[in-house]
Amino acid sequence: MLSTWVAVVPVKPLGAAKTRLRGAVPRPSHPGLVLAMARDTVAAALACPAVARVVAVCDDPLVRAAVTAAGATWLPDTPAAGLNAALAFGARAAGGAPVVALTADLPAMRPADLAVVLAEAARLARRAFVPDLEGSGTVLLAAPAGVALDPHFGPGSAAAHLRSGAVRLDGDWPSLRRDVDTAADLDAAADLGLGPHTGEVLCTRA
Ligand SMILES: Nc1nc2c(ncn2[C@@H]2O[C@H](COP(=O)(O)OP(=O)(O)OP(=O)(O)O)[C@@H](O)[C@H]2O)c(=O)[nH]1
Ligand SMILES: C=C(OP(=O)(O)O)C(=O)O
Repeated sequence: MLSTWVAVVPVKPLGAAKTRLRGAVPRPSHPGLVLAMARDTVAAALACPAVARVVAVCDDPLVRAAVTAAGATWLPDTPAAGLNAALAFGARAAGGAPVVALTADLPAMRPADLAVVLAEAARLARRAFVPDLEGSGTVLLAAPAGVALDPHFGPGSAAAHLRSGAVRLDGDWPSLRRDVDTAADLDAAADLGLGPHTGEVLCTRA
């Protein structure tokens, strides 16, 4: 399999991220949990044979250091412009290579599931997205070489990506589709099998 995709992973500053998840682990560990999920997401993307490189779009120094140590690179966020601006910026920086955007809250993601999705997206040669397990959000948006990513993440993003002309990919990929917004999602991700960083943070849970 050719390693052609540039994975773009947006991460908010840790102190501001994943507000719906607060309390899932003892309070001082919340930023640690957000960072661990981002690290596991980045590591799984790096381990996918179809992914050439991973770029995090982030302003947090701890996130930048962690992704650099893992073998990824980072780009600065666009001040106050939000998630879609961050993704569009990261995608443009890929210089026309195929781009896959992944949210940074996929701590159960398996590289093999990502590889299957990217093979399908490459076969389609069109923008394509994978909804979260609930079906209303989006965990992955892919754009082939030379095609703008045109991200529409946010509430109701699955419908928005469909309206924008992207193909919906609805396969049986729970490890990829289990994004973690709430404590219940975290438990569900743990049942699927967490990456090592998130697993370690959960070990500290009372
Ligand atoms: N770089 C960057 N990443 C963002 C921004 N907003 C959200 N993200 C990231 O986008 C992904 C999906 O966002 P959400 O699941 O809504 O995460 P969130 O906003 O941290 O979570 P809540 O506070 O619970 O809404 C996560 O990886 C976030 O870190 C932003 O403005 N800039
Ligand atoms: C930003 C998104 O994530 P969530 O709905 O999980 O906040 C999205 O699904 O587009």
